[in-house]
Amino acid sequence: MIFLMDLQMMLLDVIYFILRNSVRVILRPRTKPIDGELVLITGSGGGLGRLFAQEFTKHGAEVVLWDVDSSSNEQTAKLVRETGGKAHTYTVDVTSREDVYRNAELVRKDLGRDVTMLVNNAGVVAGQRMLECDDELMERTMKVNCHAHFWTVKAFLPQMKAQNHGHIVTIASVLGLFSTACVEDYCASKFAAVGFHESLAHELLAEEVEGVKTTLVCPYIVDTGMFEGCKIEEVELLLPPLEPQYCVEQAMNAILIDQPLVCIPRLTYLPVLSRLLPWESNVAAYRFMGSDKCMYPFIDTKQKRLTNVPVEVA
Ligand SMILES: NC(=O)C1=CN([C@@H]2O[C@H](COP(=O)(O)OP(=O)(O)OC[C@H]3O[C@@H](n4cnc5c(N)ncnc54)[C@H](OP(=O)(O)O)[C@@H]3O)[C@@H](O)[C@H]2O)C=CC1
Ligand SMILES: CC1=C(/C=C/C(C)=C/C=C/C(C)=C/C=O)C(C)(C)CCC1
Repeated sequence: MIFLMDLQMMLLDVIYFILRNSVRVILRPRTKPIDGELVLITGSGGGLGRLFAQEFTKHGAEVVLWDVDSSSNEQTAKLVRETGGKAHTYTVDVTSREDVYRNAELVRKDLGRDVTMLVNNAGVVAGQRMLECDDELMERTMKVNCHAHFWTVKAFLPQMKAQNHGHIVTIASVLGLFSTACVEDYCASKFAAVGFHESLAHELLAEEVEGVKTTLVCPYIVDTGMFEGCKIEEVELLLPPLEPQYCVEQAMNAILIDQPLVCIPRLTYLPVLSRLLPWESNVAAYRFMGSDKCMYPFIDTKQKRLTNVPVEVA
C-alpha cells in the first residue's frame, strides 16, 4: 500500500515538473538577486568567460577571475572595473591541483570571504585527428575540461555546504550529451564533465543541501573562435553558430532561476532524445544532415593555424 502511494506521488511529481517547466518557457519565473555574491569564473581571459564576468558584474556580483593567461585576464578585469564592478585576478592553471588549492586559499585570505558561486568555464579542444594528435594534447583536454572541475569543486564546495548557500555552474557542451566525429578528446571530456556535474547535483539533493544550487550549461557551436571553421551547411539556416553574448545571456537566465540544465539553443534538446533510437538510425540522420563530417573544416583550419598557412575568413 505504502509502495503504491509512493509510486503515485512520484508520478504526480514527474507530471508536475514537466508541466511546470513547459509553463516556464513562456512565463519566466522571478530571478534571484545576486548582488553581493562572490563569483569565481575559470577561463575568464576571453570568450564566454570574459562575457560571464561582465554579465555577473551587471547583476551586482563581485568577480574572481582565474585564467592561465595573466594579460588577457587583466584585460577582462579592466573591462569589469570600467563599468564600476569589482574584479580580482589570479593566474591559475586549473589543471594543477596544487595551483587550484593554493589559489583558493589565497582568494579566501585576500578577500576575507568565501566564494559563493563557481563557474567552471575554462575549456580547450585538441582540434586534431586522434591518431595524429600528441598524447599530451588529448590528456590536456581531459585535465582542463573535466579534472579541473574536481579540484575547483573540492576547493569551494565545503564552505558553500557549511553556509547552505552557493551555486555550482558547469559550462559543458551539447557535445557532452551527444557526439560527432573527430572530436574524441573533447566529447570524452564533456561527457565526463556532464557525468561529474549530474552526480554532484544528485548528491546535494540526496543530502538535502537545498541551498547549494547547480546549473549545467550545454551550448551548441558558439562564435568565439574555439571551433573556428566548424559548420553544417545543411542546417545552418536553422542552427547558425551562437553569438557569444546571446549564449551567455541564455546561460545567465538559467542560472538566475536556479535551472538545473540548459541546452542553448532549445532545438538541441532534440538530438539528445535521438539516443533512444537505434545507433544506425542516428548514423543515417547524421549523414543526411552532414553532421558526421562537420568537424573536417574545423580540423583543417586548426592545422593551417598550427603550420602558419593563411586561413581564409568566411
Ligand atoms: N566555443 C564553442 O563553440 C563552445 C564552447 N563551449 C565551452 O565553453 C567554455 C568557454 O569556451 P570559449 O569561451 O569558446 O573558449 P575560449 O578558448 O575563448 O576561452 C577559454 C578560456 O579558458 C582558458 N584556459 C584554457 N586552459 C586553461 C587552464 N589550464 N587554466 C585556466 N584557464 C584556461 C583560456 O586561456 P588561453 O586562451 O590562454 O588558453 C581561455 O581564456 C569551454 O568550456 C568550452 O568548451 C561549449 C560549447 C560550444
Ligand atoms: C551531431 C548533430 C548535430 C551537430 C552538432 C554539432 C556540430 C555540434 C557542435 C557543437 C560544438 C562545437 C560544441 C562545443 O562545445 C545537429 C546538427 C545538431 C543535428 C543532430 C546531430
